[in-house]
Amino acid sequence: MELGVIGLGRMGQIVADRSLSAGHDVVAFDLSAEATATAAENGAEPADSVADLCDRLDDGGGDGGGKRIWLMVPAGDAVDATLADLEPHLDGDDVVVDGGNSQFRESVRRAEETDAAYLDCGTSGGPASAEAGFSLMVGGPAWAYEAMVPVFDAVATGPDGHDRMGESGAGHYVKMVHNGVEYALMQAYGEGFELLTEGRYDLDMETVARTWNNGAVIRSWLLELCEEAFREEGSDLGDVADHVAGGSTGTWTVREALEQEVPVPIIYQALAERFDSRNEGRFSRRLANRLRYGFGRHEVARRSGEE
Ligand SMILES: NC(=O)C1=CN([C@@H]2O[C@H](COP(=O)(O)OP(=O)(O)OC[C@H]3O[C@@H](n4cnc5c(N)ncnc54)[C@H](O)[C@@H]3O)[C@@H](O)[C@H]2O)C=CC1
Ligand SMILES: O=C(CO)[C@H](O)[C@H](O)COP(=O)(O)O
Repeated sequence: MELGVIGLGRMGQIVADRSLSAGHDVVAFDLSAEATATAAENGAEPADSVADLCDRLDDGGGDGGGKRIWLMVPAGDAVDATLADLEPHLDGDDVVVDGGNSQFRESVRRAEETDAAYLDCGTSGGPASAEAGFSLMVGGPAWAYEAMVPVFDAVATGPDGHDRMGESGAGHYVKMVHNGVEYALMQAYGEGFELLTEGRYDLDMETVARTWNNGAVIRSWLLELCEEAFREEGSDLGDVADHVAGGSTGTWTVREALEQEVPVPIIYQALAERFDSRNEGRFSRRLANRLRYGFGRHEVARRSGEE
């Protein structure tokens, strides 16, 4: 098949590389000329604009259908900007895959607005899965999913690494919830290792993680990444800061849970902890400190220099 890949950052380069390795032809474009050049070095045909990419793509997609295009740009405005550039070149037998972390409602809107068949594709595995392949959760028209199966086979771990979740939006919906689960698991491992670190035995965290990863009920890829982190940073995580960035996909998950009236306290708590990691001197804690004086005349701890 011939595939256009737009967005060649950490994830898009892997989409291009794995497609090339499976014998597909790739036409590649990124706003960054350097990223496009890297894809070209790896065997893709470089394009210098979205229009140029469409001109270079075989209209038959190599499978007798229309163009086949994979977007791997940052979620949000970049997706809309790319679609606006693509729109004059698209018609009903073309397929556009959005493999980024787009909000599922945005994907439903885009699917309605574009002339092409639009597949929202949640992608899990991250750059660390370049060699093994990704897990792909796809939403959108069944015929478009079927048309893309050869590329999904290549980009995913294999035929079992992708499936059609349902209608438009379902792919990004499943990926959103996946990320909520990811937050909760990260939090659970974090709390367990914190207790072990602060607790009563002098333990080596890499040893604990490695032992757990070999046969324990809680073994997992995230736990293997914990083991790797302790190996590379040290048992006390060295100078790694207690600041966790990101948060958009977890926020969407919690909002959706509220709308559906489904309790997700653990996912919410993990999200809240992430927000909390960015706050120094939380106001609520300062007020609680002062209120204990108010009702109990307990001593007020003061910030240094503000006695
Ligand atoms: N990094 C990760 O672990 C994962 C990322 N994702 C999602 O995949 C998408 C891409 O992520 P990354 O590759 O990590 O981001 P990245 O920042 O490494 O790469 C994005 C690329 O898109 C290019 N770009 C931006 N706007 C563009 C436009 N209008 N036209 C053409 N190229 C444009 C940038 O120049 C950059 O090379 C995001 O939606 C992200 O949330 C999904 C799963 C895992
Ligand atoms: O999707 C992912 C992993 O599955 C990406 O790593 C994503 O960037 C994480 O987003 P955030 O932590 O900001 O919600």
